[in-house]
Amino acid sequence: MKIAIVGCGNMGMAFARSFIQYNLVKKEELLLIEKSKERSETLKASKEGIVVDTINEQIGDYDLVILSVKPQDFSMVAAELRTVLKEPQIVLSIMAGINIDRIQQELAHKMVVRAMPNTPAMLGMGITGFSADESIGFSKLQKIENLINATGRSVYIEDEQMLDAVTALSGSGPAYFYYVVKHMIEAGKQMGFEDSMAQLLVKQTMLGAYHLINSAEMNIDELIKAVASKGGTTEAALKTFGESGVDTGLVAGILNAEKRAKELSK
Ligand SMILES: NC(=O)C1=CN([C@@H]2O[C@H](COP(=O)(O)OP(=O)(O)OC[C@H]3O[C@@H](n4cnc5c(N)ncnc54)[C@H](OP(=O)(O)O)[C@@H]3O)[C@@H](O)[C@H]2O)C=CC1
Ligand SMILES: O=C(O)[C@@H]1CCC=N1
Repeated sequence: MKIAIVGCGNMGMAFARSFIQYNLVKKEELLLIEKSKERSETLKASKEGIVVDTINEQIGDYDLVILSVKPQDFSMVAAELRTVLKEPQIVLSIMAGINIDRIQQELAHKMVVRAMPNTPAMLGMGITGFSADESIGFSKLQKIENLINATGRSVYIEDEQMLDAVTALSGSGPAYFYYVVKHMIEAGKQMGFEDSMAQLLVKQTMLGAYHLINSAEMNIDELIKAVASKGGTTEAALKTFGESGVDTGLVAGILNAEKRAKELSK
C-alpha cells in the first residue's frame, strides 16, 4: 500500500514509523508532507520516506492519505487537497473533533475513515478508536485496521459521535496520567526526596499498580481497599482528595475535553 501523510508531527510520524517497523509500507512508497521547515529537514536527514513540504498532484498516486495536521489547519489543507484527491483513495483522519461529514464536504471526497489514537502509539502501545463512512467496504476497512494495529490496539466505534468521548478518554488520557505522576513526584520532593528518587518511587509504583489492575482478581474498588487500611495513611490521603474535589474534578475535566472535541468540529 502506498501511503501519504499530511502533517508529520508527533502523531503522523508515530504512524509512519509503526508502518515501517512492521513492513506495511516501503520507505519509497511513503510520502511525508510536512510544512514546518525545521521538521522536514530533520525528516529528510533521517530518510524515513519521500519528504515534501507542500501538497501537490503526487498525492493522487497514493492509496491512503492520512490527515494528521491540527484541526485548526484542516480547512487550509482541505482547500489544497480536494483538487488532487482521486475517487478510489481512502482518507484517514486522526484530527480531534472534526467529523466524517465535515471532512467529506470540505474534501469533496466520500471514502473517509476517522480515527483517534494516543501518544503511546509511538511505542506501538497505543489505543485507537475508529469509525468509517459506509462506502468503505469490509476488506478495505480491514486493511486500515491492520495498519492502525501496528500502533497498538484498536476498537471499531459504530456511533461516530462517540469518537469525541474516545478523544477525551484515551486520546487525551496519557496527559492525565502524566499530570497525576507529576504531582505525586512534587509531593515526594516536598517530603524531602531528590527529584530522581521521587521519580523512581512514583514510576515503579505506577507500573506495578497498572499490572495489578490486570492480574489481580480484584476490581478497582477492592484494589483501593486493599491499600487503604482502616485509620491508616492511604485513607488520610483519599479523604483529602475527596474534600478537595480531585475525583469530581477529574470527571469534570474529561467531560470538558469531550465538549472541546465537539467545538473543534465547527
Ligand atoms: N498529540 C496527541 O496526543 C494526539 C493528537 N491527535 C491529533 O493528531 C493531529 C496532529 O497532532 P500532533 O501530531 O500532536 O501535532 P503536531 O503539531 O506535532 O504535527 C502537526 C504537523 O503538521 C504540520 N502542518 C500544518 N499544516 C500543514 C500543511 N498544510 N501541510 C503539511 N504539514 C502541515 C505542522 O507544521 P507547523 O508546526 O509548522 O504548523 C506540524 O508539524 C491533531 O489533529 C490532533 O488532534 C490525535 C490523537 C492524539
Ligand atoms: O489535545 C488534543 O486536542 C489532542 C487530541 C487528543 C490528544 N491530543
